[in-house]
Amino acid sequence: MEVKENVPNGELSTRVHVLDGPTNPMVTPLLTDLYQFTMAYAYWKAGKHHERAVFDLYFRKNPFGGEYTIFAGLEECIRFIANFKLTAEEISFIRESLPSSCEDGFYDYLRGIDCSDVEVYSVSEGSVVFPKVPLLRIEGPIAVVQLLETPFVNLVNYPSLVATNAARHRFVAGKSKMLLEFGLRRAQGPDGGIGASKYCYIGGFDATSNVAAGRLFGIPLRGTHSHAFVSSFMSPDEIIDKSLHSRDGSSICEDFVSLVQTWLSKIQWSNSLRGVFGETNQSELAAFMSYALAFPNTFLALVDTYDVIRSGIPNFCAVALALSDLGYKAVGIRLDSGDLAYLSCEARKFFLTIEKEFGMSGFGKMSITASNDLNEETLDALNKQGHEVDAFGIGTNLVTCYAQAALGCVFKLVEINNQPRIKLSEDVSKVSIPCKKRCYRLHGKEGYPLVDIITGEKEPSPKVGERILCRHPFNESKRAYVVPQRVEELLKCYWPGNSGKPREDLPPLKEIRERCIKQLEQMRPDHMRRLNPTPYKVSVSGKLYDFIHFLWLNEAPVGELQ
Ligand SMILES: Nc1ncnc2c1ncn2[C@@H]1O[C@H](COP(=O)(O)OP(=O)(O)OP(=O)(O)O)[C@@H](O)[C@H]1O
Ligand SMILES: O=P(O)(O)OC[C@H]1O[C@H](OP(=O)(O)OP(=O)(O)O)[C@H](O)[C@@H]1O
Ligand SMILES: O=C(O)c1cccnc1
Ligand SMILES: [Mg+2]
Repeated sequence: MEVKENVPNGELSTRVHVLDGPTNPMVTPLLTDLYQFTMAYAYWKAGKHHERAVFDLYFRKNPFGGEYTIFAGLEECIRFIANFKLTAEEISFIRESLPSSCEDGFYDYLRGIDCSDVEVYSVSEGSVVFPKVPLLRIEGPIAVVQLLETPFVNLVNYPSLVATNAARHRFVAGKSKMLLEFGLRRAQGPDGGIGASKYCYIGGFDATSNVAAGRLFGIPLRGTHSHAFVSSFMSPDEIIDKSLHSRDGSSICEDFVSLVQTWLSKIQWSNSLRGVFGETNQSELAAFMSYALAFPNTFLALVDTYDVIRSGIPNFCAVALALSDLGYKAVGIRLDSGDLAYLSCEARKFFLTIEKEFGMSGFGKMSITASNDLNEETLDALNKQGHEVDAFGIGTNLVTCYAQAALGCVFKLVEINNQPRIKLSEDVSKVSIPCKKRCYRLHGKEGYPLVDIITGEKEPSPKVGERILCRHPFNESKRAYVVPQRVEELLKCYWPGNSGKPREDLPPLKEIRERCIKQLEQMRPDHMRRLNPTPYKVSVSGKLYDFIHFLWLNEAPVGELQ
């Protein structure tokens, strides 16, 4: 790829810029299944290895019982092929792993291969996508493209699954809530953790607790503190340096601990809160005071270590009010157990009472974060019950994709040497759509996407205002005419190889996330609902329909009845 960049003397220079390799250094040409190398050898032995092949990468069913999927993982695929080259050590290992009868010429061939003769067309990362529509179309010498099958499927599968999971959590939580990804400790290993943070951000999360992901991808970092911090304190006597400067630096409070204690008794004996709580836990109070002394500008306390209503919330409020005396604004609390709907409502009431009782304008709006085994269902239940949570911290269920373990992407040969190929199956949903194809999204009058249509590569593209027949690929009776108001070509050239075609830029993560959020907003609501969503239509042109069925009949042997 060529990029212009500013050089120190102010002139523009052009230099060849090499795309960085995959984020995970384990992603090498050996990160594939053995059978890709055995097939590559057999292609080579048959003298077929240079034959030009076209493969489609797609999935057959949307995950999580939904009717949409978010496509993610493209950038890593492109970085992988941009740097695809087998080292001498890797080739020696393949030689050791294949039978000794394999001829030396094959290893000479492997030494020379890269992806300069491969072309990759892809849907843009962060797009809303549907079953059967190719997400990527990969064309090149068959032996090389065959080697890409496993890594490409691997690089797309989990990212798309977890981005979809994140988008679904966002859908239930609503636009206005802050969503924090807290899954690193429970993710499937380091790559699962890093991937989850990146792709949950694409799917609509706001921030992650994963520091490495923050550094690698510039994702906003957020966090609170754990129960360990609270239980590590025994009493306020442990606090040695009790002084705190006021926010504007104009004064100093020499004994912040006493200031907090004074506020605690004011709350306890106030008209509206008298009798609501007695003695609060003093070790918890010590922890909160210490945290506030360390972070006076961003004080947030985990309030459920001992008792949320009788200890955590009053203790938090006393510290927040003392901070307020010094010009600081506390951020809020986190709840990590119990009935999150009930406790959040009780906390809100408490904050509003403080606001009223002490004339503390804005105190009622204190932020409430909730965590603890959250998932789509619990978010939905909280919504139905009514809650006062502003931010959700979600880990295990989100990043492990507990509700569905894999997306099930496949990589199928659709053409070789300009000859269309088909994979038949007893199960119609598993029959592949042959030919090198183009894909379009047709938008209707109301602006919603209506249908995706797949056509042969050489067919004229659908035109705005022109009626086009859209057919179900396998079901003869399902067809519809569409007059598109907007036609969007889905597969774009992200890796032209040496074809000389222009190449789409790989956008920054934030742009991918914005695309995802925008596309989700544009979907017709009935495709998005959680219960019995309407399937989005995926179709083929009349010409492609006829061809699929011609090839099907041609390739399927006629049975004999005995
Ligand atoms: N109001 C609510 N409606 C539905 N589910 C809720 C509600 N509040 C919390 N939950 C969920 O109920 C489950 C409570 O789990 P569990 O009983 O194991 O935790 P806990 O006892 O509250 O806390 P912990 O054991 O972590 O100290 C969690 O999955 C949580 O997300
Ligand atoms: O529940 P998740 O959705 O995975 O979110 C992350 C969890 O990780 C943290 O504690 P951890 O679970 O390690 O300890 P805990 O079970 O005592 O809360 C945090 O307090 C959350 O509970
Ligand atoms: O910052 C937090 O509150 C956090 C981070 C990771 C896991 N649980 C909580
Ligand atoms: Mg937990």
